[in-house]
Amino acid sequence: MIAVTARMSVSRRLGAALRQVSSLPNYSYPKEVKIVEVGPRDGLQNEKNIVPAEVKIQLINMLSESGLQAIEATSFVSPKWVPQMADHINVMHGIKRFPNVSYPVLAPNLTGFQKAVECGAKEVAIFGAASELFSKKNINCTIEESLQRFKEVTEAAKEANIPVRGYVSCVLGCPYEGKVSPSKVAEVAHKMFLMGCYEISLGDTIGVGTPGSMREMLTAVLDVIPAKALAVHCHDTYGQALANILVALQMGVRVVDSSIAGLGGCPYAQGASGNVATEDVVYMLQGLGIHTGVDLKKLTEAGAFICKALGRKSSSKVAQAMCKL
Ligand SMILES: CC(C)(COP(=O)([O-])OP(=O)([O-])OC[C@H]1O[C@@H](n2cnc3c(N)ncnc32)[C@H](O)[C@@H]1OP(=O)([O-])[O-])[C@@H](O)C(=O)NCCC(=O)NCCSC(=O)C[C@@](C)(O)CC(=O)[O-]
Repeated sequence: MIAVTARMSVSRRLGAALRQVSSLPNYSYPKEVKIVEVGPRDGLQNEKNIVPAEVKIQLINMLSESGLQAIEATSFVSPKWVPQMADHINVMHGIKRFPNVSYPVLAPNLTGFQKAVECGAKEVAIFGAASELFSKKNINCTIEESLQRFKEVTEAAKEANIPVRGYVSCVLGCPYEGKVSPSKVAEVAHKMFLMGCYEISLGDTIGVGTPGSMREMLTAVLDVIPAKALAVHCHDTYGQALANILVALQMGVRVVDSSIAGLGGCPYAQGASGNVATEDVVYMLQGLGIHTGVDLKKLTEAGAFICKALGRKSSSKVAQAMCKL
């Protein structure tokens, strides 16, 4: 009798749990998501040993073959600050440009913008921060000064008919200041948007965010920028990146930055791990029935190539699993 009662109460509890699950909101996900591959830039800017330009070029060509629509190729920053990207001219001249792929590059100021355009860049990205100390460490100026520089870039870009993407770093935490307020993120993002950035990529630079803090921050940003002009850029230090991306998708974001094999980090954000791995993002999106246009097999081949060149195991769980199967 006791056993029967116990079984009934277990089945009642199970029923309640199932009812809870089925009463969860049925999120509507987009049919399509654009992935911005940042591995060749964000991934390789942080490598101790400088990766030869030929390896970067082959990686970018392999990524282009995989069906990605956007591959951030390099950055036009000071070689004294980031020597890993000093070969930008060779990279820009060496890559094969696929017709439907864009190859944006970072340009922190007018000098960088002009050099990028001379190398044939058709899209640039400016990069600011929602934290004063990070801005100072990363680009050697205050947020206000950075916005002045970005204005010069966006004005020159407008004249040259070059689209500009804007990054805001430290949207969910800063390595120097700790917590960053969602209202500050929204303020900086809005100013960059008004300047003419067609898209604002919100960077969890040190990967400390959670679905809760992502939701809170996005709620503030969505008050001033439409979802269709937003992207998320999640590092995976605490293993929350995929969950954070899922929340962003539920809130209407349609563009996700990621890095092949989970490479990456910022030289001015010590301790931060790589970006979320592109392979893992594609796998999750496929599981949700969302089209990315990316061939996962070709993507993992590109990941295997760069991991071999770096003498390193992939940080992508999907790539690791596919190797074993
Ligand atoms: C912004 C600067 C240049 C200011 O650096 P500065 O030293 O303050 O600049 P300056 O204007 O005083 O110029 C000093 C020297 O740099 C030169 N210079 C000036 N500008 C350029 C340029 N564009 N390209 C090449 N050279 C340049 C300039 O010509 C001069 O040369 P010198 O007369 O001494 O020979 C510097 O701080 C810098 O290069 N910082 C880049 C840092 C960086 O690349 N960080 C990583 C990318 S951001 C990131 O990873 C985060 C992100 C985007 O992924 C999103 C996320 O995860 O949150």
